[in-house]
Amino acid sequence: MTDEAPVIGVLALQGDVREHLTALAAAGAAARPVRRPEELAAVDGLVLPGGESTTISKLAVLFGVMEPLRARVRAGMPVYGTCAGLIMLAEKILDPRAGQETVGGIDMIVRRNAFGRQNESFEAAVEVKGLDGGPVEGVFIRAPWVESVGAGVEVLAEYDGHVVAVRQGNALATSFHPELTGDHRVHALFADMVRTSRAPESL
Ligand SMILES: NC(=O)CC[C@H](N)C(=O)O
Repeated sequence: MTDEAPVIGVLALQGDVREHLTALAAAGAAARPVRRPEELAAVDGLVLPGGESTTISKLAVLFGVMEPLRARVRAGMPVYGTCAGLIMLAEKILDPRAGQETVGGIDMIVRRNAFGRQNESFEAAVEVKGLDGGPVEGVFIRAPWVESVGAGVEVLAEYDGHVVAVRQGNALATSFHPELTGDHRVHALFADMVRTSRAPESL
């Protein structure tokens, strides 16, 4: 049944997991934390939260979910990364920490902590392509930006001349944190991506 709530996991190794679970539930998804490969296998889509991308990367390897996660993303599972999660979806990090790995999935190069010390945390109105109802309140916290994208990547938003939201196929990523604002439109967009990707099997 296509009207059943999509099951969307939040990678719960480190970061702002609870806020994403709340935002996903508000957007009509059945949301649950994911730490282990068995839990990953049971979801239709996954959010990679904000936090510290090096820590998330190391814990993902330790918990044995890094490889299964790469395999599912390659196979087309819808995935949405915010901030550190955006970094996790990059094919390449310009300034990785030692031992930092990514899942990949979006053909982009990202710069960590890109907005610099003077501007570590700030909020700005961001117009996101495909979202009705005006700009979102972009909350940026030691945020990365997207330095460059490959031909298959759609740029959904820019701030101050820098790319801060992208989509490639079933992978969506934002430098900012919609889960902290009470505006659930980006999570609703992602929930729709998950519903759409499930549809053929459930017809
Ligand atoms: N709010 C965030 O997720 C910050 C990301 C963090 N600066 C990193 O490099 O992982």
